[in-house]
Amino acid sequence: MTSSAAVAPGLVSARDVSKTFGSRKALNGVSVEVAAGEMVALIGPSGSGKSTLLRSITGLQSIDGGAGQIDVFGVCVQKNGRTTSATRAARQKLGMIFQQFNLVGRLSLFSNVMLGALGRLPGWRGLVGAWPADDKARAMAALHRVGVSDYAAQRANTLSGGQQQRGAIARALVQGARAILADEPVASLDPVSARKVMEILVELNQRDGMGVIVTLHQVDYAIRYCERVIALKAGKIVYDGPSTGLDTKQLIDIYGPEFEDAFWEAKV
Ligand SMILES: Nc1ncnc2c1ncn2[C@@H]1O[C@H](COP(=O)(O)OP(=O)(O)OP(=O)(O)O)[C@@H](O)[C@H]1O
Repeated sequence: MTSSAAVAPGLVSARDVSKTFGSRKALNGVSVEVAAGEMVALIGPSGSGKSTLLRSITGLQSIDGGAGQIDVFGVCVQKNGRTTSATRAARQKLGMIFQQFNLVGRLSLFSNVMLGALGRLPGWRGLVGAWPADDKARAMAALHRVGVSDYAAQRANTLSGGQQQRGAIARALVQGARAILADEPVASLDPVSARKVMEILVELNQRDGMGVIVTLHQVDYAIRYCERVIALKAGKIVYDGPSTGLDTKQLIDIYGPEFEDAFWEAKV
């Protein structure tokens, strides 16, 4: 008798994905598989296509027509150059974290985190702030989890960058995200706050099994916090493997002879 155990769908399955802006190919035939519980760093020089790949996975941006296809948790979200009817539902499972935090500045941190629940509530409840008690409890638990519950009542635009970014992660937790897609989440932070944010992402990955895909300018952070690294250069994948396998030759291939500029703290 043969075993036919079902294989759980991965976080992302992208096949032959291209994206052209005018005459520039931001992505050029990219294929990548990321398993549901993986933590992956996307690295590469400025303009190599990291954000474009992340935005394509979330369906915030359509890919070129042709053979390219992207599946998220086993559901097709991009095909024939268009997002699909399933894209919105798939996006609900993805918590997006951005360099500039994307909190509503005049709202409290708590209200910002509650916005993560909006997708699961009838519109009027969120609009009038009639949040169910268990959602409020989830929001406080999420803020506690990322270490900023003391600031729940404070307006977001009066918080430090690190506190805001932790709030953005809490919002993703309240949203019920199964994975986090973070686009340069530490680029605007000081090293202490940056390390804290990376440690939270690692913890969510290791303890909760959340998938994490994070674009990073800092190669040392990619190596320190992520087991797998995918490097893009001019819209193509030029490295996909263990972060420990990134040697000087590979780094020169990716970044050129000035590769040490891509280390933030110190070359490891
Ligand atoms: N909306 C857009 N319109 C035109 N060109 C774009 C657009 N978005 C991205 N590009 C171009 O696509 C290429 C890849 O950009 P992308 O932002 O994905 O790179 P990146 O690797 O994330 O860069 P960075 O590290 O500087 O953020 C760049 O040449 C960029 O100028």
